[in-house]
Amino acid sequence: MTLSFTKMHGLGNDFVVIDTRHSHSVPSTDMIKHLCDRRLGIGCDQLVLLSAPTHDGADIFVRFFNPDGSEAGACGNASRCVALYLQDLSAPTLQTHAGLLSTSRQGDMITVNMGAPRLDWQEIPLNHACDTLNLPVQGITPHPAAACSMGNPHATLFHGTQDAETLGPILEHAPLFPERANIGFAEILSPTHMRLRVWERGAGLTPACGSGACAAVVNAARRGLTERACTVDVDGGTLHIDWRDDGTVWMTGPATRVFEGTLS
Ligand SMILES: N[C@@H](CCC[C@H](N)C(=O)O)C(=O)O
Repeated sequence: MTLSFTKMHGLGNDFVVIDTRHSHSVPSTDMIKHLCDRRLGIGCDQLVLLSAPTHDGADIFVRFFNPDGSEAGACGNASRCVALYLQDLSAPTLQTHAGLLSTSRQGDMITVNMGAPRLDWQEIPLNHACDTLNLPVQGITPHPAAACSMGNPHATLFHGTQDAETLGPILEHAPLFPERANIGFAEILSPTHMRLRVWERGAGLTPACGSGACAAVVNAARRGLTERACTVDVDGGTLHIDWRDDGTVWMTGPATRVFEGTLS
């Protein structure tokens, strides 16, 4: 079988995009893991599968896979890349497991409406009822985390970015998160500015996590630490997040096409 792919990135969070709309070759889970491998395959933080939409009003159906083969409901940086990939459409609507996402392009900057965050413990999900602004993770860290879902589960800690590599993998697998979770480590710089590193579920530390930035701003605003519109500096650059009064979260940042290839 041959597979054509496009390598893209959003602030260094990199993707192998495979468009199956005009082919019969859909990679299996083992193949996805292999393609994501940086030594044995192409290498990426997520593999993005495109297919024909099944929903009225959508231009494309997008699925996101982590290097461990698990599927994620949302991926902010990849959503911007897909909006860039569909270059013939100026404002494509993406069908994802997290819902329909509208997008728009201003030069090389792309805005995605990531939808409304889910704040109830069942929707994140957590494994028991608790205050999602003060999660019981004291056995792992003295600092309480806050959680929400952006279509995928996120928890954010607000005590600096230094523990991302050590606490991230432990919290990702904490029993509190039955579907595991992406773990954000934030430092609040001002009411409209934060620094963030994210340990991603199924991928580890990445240079940027778009849904993680959305979740961090939602969690920070709920805690009263920032305003609802906030600039987020990640290792790979800067994202602008706006949790609008209608409840939806809008993310703006760049997307880049790197190269195209064919695998046999
Ligand atoms: N890189 C992403 C998030 C990818 C999915 C995540 N690892 C998960 O399993 O939920 C982003 O930019 O949002």
